[in-house]
Amino acid sequence: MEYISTRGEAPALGFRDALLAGLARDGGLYVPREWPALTKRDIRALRGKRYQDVAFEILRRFTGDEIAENDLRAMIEDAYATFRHPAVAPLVQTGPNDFVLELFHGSTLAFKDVAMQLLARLMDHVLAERGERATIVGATSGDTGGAAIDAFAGRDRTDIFILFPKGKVSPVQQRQMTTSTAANVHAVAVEGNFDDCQNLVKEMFNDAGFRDRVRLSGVNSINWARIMAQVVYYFTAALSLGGPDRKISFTVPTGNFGDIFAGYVAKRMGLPIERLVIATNDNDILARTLKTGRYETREVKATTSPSMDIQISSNFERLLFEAHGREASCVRTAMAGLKQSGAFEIGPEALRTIRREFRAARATEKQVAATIRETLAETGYLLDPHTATGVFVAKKHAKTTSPMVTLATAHPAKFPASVKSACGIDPALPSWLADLMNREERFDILPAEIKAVEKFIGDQARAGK
Ligand SMILES: Cc1ncc(COP(=O)(O)O)c(C=O)c1O
Ligand SMILES: N[C@@H](CCOP(=O)(O)O)C(=O)O
Repeated sequence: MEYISTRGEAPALGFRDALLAGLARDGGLYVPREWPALTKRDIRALRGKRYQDVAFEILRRFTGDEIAENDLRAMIEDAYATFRHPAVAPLVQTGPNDFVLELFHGSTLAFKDVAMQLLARLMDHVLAERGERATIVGATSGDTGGAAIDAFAGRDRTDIFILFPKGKVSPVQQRQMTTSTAANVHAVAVEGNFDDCQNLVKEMFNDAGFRDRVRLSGVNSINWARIMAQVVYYFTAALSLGGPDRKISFTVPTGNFGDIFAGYVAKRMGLPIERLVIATNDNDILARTLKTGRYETREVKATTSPSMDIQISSNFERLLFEAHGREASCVRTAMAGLKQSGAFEIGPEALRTIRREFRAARATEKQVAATIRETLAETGYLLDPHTATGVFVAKKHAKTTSPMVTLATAHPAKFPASVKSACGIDPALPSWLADLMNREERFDILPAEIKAVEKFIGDQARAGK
């Protein structure tokens, strides 16, 4: 399996190099040269299998012969042994045709654990094979950071630097990043918003000298391996509901577009999906883009679903590449427009393709709070604000005849203040995190300036020294 850049000007790489590269050298994102295909028969053969076994069958198609099958199996087993639910990603029915897919049973209570636990093991494996070290950088609006720190803490071959927007993540999210005692972990509060953090990460990747000096690698969903691991739960959810002999729809609380892009990949691989619905909070750039054909950034608003307070939705670039028939020059033009003026237009044909595959709608802050309250009253089920965004959009904007699965991307205990204000319940953290808020914090504060961030990382990274 070869991986190519969405901007068409970086060398194609094999799986291991794409994994360590993170972002392509031309600023693009890696995607497989072609989508692996599963027939309905192949998919039926996965029925009744454990999550780990389905994962192996899906992931081996992306890793090819670059990761030995026994090693891949062992890493999958080890990664998902960290989950607190035997099904890894259980489905819960909340209405006659409505389900939530609980993706928050990993150590940091967010869907990010699903991919991150595997990514850390894959990276360690490849680095050990090569006798190398890497410096991992990541930008977070709250959840990626905690999940990455948990997955990489104490790993000898990597130092990890997580940039989070100062004062703009929930107190639980912040503590999950700042209370690690591992020497290879560095949490950095950046004076800016998530988009500033993400831009800093991309700038570091685009600075070839710095990138090579510290052997930079990334754990955001710009890294293909993140997306690949997230494809698996679309298959397990569909299989539980009668797929592939019945179509299933999914609504996904969306920010950086990684999670829903994994659903698109599952569909390209042959999973019968009727509808993929993008749910946004007040930061509704994706809903506006699908409506108008113009991708136009605005000021980021702080919401009760802070992990989705995003304007520059990285993985939308992967979708643009697809919608333009994999014509990289169209992606380069759009991304140049985004850099220069914060906006770009999508041509009519590409827009038609995108609208054929996706629907999109927004939930306002009031609607999110009301959804938490009403879902609790009607079903006894407690939603976090991100999942509530999805549930609202699924109910109001996405009537389907197929079963509708909303991805439950975080546990309500990560956002206790917003949940309590919506419905009066103060959700408790699980036992392994019960003392989280009393643990000592350790983090640095930096301005959103590339020179300051590169110096901070360059001084402490062990790779390349
Ligand atoms: C809880 C939660 N829900 C939804 C999202 C949005 O996911 P994505 O960025 O893959 O679109 C995030 C952040 O990524 C998140 O942390
Ligand atoms: N919502 C994310 C933002 C980063 O997304 P990623 O999936 O690209 O890592 C977060 O919680 O950090």
